[in-house]
Amino acid sequence: MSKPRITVVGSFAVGLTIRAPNIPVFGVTMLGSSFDMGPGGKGSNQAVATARLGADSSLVAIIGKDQFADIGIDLYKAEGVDTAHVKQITEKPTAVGFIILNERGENFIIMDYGATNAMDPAFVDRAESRIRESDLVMAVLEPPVEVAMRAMELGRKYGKKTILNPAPAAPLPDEIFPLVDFLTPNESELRILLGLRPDDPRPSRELVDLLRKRGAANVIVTLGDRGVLIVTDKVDTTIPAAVVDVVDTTGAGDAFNSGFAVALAEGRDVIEAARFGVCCGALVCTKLGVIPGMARRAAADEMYRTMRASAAE
Ligand SMILES: Nc1ncnc2c1ncn2[C@@H]1O[C@H](COP(=O)(O)OP(=O)(O)OP(=O)(O)O)[C@@H](O)[C@H]1O
Repeated sequence: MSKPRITVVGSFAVGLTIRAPNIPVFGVTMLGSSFDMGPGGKGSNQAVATARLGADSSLVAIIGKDQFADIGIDLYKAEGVDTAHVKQITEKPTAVGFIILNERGENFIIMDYGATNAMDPAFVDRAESRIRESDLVMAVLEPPVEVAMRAMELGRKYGKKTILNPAPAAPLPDEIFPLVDFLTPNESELRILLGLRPDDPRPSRELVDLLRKRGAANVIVTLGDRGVLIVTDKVDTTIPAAVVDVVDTTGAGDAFNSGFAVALAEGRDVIEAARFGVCCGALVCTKLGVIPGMARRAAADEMYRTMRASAAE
């Protein structure tokens, strides 16, 4: 089988993480430990993860021309991600996230999207020929919403499969929904998309109906360690999460979306594609860090075979 071609319209950011006994208060200098710096950004994570799963994967993003940008470029070279549509600009810095983790594992994050904010629909248009040659287009909401909108429009124009991972959640214009084959929020993103509080107590299944009334045809809600909820005209089901020894759940959403996208681009149906995504979501939880945890194809295939066999019993 030839490699599925996937185009991810998203972002790259460097995460700067430091552990501290507490979240600092104004005016106090605190001693931290275990400083760590590494590549992130949802679009970037998904481009790497889909490439690792065997896709011909291309990232559409804008980064700075600085040392942080080099971290991304080196990563794409090592992982075989196509960078023909990764543009470097000098006017804005590469996106960064400052993350403070306290002893309870709670975090405090400040992001500067930097060069990612320079993305606009015209920039996505420059990737039109790549989208025309792709099997599937996936977008996230770190770049401005109009960017995701154009990615979905171009995907639709050429009859490609389209996935919108609405993360981080932002208000969406209703016109985007008919362009999206699969909308893949997590539970809090689902609520924010509906203008609700992230902790609204209503069951997610009930809220999916509200989103579908707004025009979202096929919705897959990731439910953390409870798996995924799939609602389409023909399917209304939950696939349980795979049981693994969890080390770090960061990046589970990116891993799920990547596995789902690759399987869908290969022609699997929504349930089997989601099952493959669930395996990738579980595998990333077994390692510390997002990029180190993104599954290789053989490991994802092995877990998928086991899950499929037990689902058939
Ligand atoms: N503890 C876990 N054990 C097994 N699988 C998990 C676990 N947490 C997440 N997953 C898998 O990964 C998928 C995505 O996870 P989740 O719903 O937490 O996404 P998310 O909130 O977007 O994650 P993040 O923001 O950390 O990337 C889930 O649907 C599930 O299949």
